Amino acid sequence: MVPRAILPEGEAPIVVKGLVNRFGDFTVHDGLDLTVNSGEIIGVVGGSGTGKSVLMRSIIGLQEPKAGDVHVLGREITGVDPDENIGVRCQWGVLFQGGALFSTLTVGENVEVPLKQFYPEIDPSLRRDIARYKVQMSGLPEDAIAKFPSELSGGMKKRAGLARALALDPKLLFLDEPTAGLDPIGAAKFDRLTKELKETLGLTVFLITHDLDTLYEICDRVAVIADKQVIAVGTIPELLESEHPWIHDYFNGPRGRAARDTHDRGEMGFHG
Ligand SMILES: Nc1ncnc2c1ncn2[C@@H]1O[C@H](COP(=O)(O)OP(=O)(O)OP(=O)(O)O)[C@@H](O)[C@H]1O
Repeated sequence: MVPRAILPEGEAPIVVKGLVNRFGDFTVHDGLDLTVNSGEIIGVVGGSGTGKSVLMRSIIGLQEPKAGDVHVLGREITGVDPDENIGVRCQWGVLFQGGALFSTLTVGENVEVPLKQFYPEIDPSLRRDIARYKVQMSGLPEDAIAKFPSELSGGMKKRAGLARALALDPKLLFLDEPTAGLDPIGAAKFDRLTKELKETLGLTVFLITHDLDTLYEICDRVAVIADKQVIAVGTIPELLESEHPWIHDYFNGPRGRAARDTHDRGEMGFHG
């Protein structure tokens, strides 16, 4: 059995300090700091190519930064062999852009992959039961478990990816643009599911998004990446006070205003 890392009392579950990421001559992050608090949904926004996905990859150990420290659940991630961090890695679930499902496996088999990887001792029939439960939790119909990714709609693929991300009962959930490509009703339902899961499972959620409705509806705080750093972190009312041009234009442009109006009128699909 994998010994699961336990967050030391009073520590934040994700702490990034002085992060530097560079590809050739191109610097993506230059001294980026970010602290994610327990039990919050933090929305991560920024223009295209500002390094949101690279930040997520650095936090989950898929990108080795040039400098800086990343601590997850109190454990150092940067420069540490992934095998040594197995007790942390089994505590996060990741929904990559597009779902990243294995195309030759059914939905159920996809969900079983992390269970097999981290808990090979689990009995196959129990593993199948756990996978079925996670598929249900993700709001997929029961028959989806036997389907291949090619047989699923875009929204169903995201839910299947979410089911796999939840397979190990994680404390942390990473979502990379979960509502991209979904119609507005599907996106609102996915947002509601994310919020419900956060509340019922006590998750901390790191959510990369371009979707202003998502920010307004479910994010406790928003971190803004620009100029190779996190230039601001706060609630939306706090960010609305910002004079930084990108933040100002983002929240006060036509889409930002539309999302705010919709939120103020309580019109998003949070009613069933
Ligand atoms: N493995 C890599 N090799 C070279 N360049 C990379 C690599 N990964 C990312 N980059 C570059 O780093 C920059 C940041 O990429 P990233 O995917 O993090 O952006 P993003 O903010 O998530 O963008 P988007 O909102 O468009 O998804 C981009 O210019 C990208 O081309």
